[in-house]
Amino acid sequence: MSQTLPKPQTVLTGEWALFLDIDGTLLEHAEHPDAVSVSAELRSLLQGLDHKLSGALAVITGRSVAAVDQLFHPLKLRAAGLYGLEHRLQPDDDVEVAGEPADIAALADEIEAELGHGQAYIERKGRVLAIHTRAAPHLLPRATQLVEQALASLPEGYRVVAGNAGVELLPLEAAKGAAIRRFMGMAPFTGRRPVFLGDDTPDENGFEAVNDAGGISIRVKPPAHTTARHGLAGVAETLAWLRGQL
Ligand SMILES: O=P(O)(O)OC[C@H]1O[C@H](O[C@H]2O[C@H](CO)[C@@H](O)[C@H](O)[C@H]2O)[C@H](O)[C@@H](O)[C@@H]1O
Ligand SMILES: [Mg+2]
Repeated sequence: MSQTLPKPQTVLTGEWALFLDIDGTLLEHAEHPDAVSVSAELRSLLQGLDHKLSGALAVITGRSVAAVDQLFHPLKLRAAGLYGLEHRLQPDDDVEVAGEPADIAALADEIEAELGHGQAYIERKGRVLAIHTRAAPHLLPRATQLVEQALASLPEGYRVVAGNAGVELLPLEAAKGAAIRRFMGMAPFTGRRPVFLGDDTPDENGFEAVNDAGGISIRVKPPAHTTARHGLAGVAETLAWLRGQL
């Protein structure tokens, strides 16, 4: 069930820092993670906002930074990927990329063998594993059960999070709130107030961080329960709001 939260009225000036989720916020969901694309208009909108905010703009996403770069090419954004496990604090920085741990690889193979033929898509992101069931919603309960059961045999320090039409297994330290706090400790973000737009369960942790910092939390398509204090109806309204900030 969705709810109506007030639309954000703030005009983003130089005292603000802008943090953006990607899927479901800037891009409408598609059947498969690789089926989304970024328009030239969206690229130029983000470039314009980045310029207006003197670089205090970052994407905070469950995708890897490499996947972000592929999507937004040739634009290189400041980014936290894999829910903050990866980060690029300055556009030209290198990103440290972790490989897939052996136990996660074994689990991914096992899930692939059971669900991969039934149209679930297993997205292997190194230390994060996502099982997408958008094309086969009946597989979601089994996918969730498999990753939850795996928690018992994995080393401590993993958790299971509901994805959008899927489920993800991720290390405990992967959290959007921590990623936002890391950016806020660095130029050009320091001293500003954060605004975060997101659409999903893993974004709630980011909303909490932003609320604590006296910022503005905005959930796209807000459900009945959210810690976000503002809402936007969908991707189209989000893009219109962002365009209005230029
Ligand atoms: O934090 P986000 O930027 O919102 O990324 C969350 C996940 O997004 C992608 O999956 C979701 O979008 C796909 C494309 O619309 C869709 O097919 C899938 O069902 C959604 O769950 C991405 O593939 C994941 O890696 C991100 O974690
Ligand atoms: Mg999202």
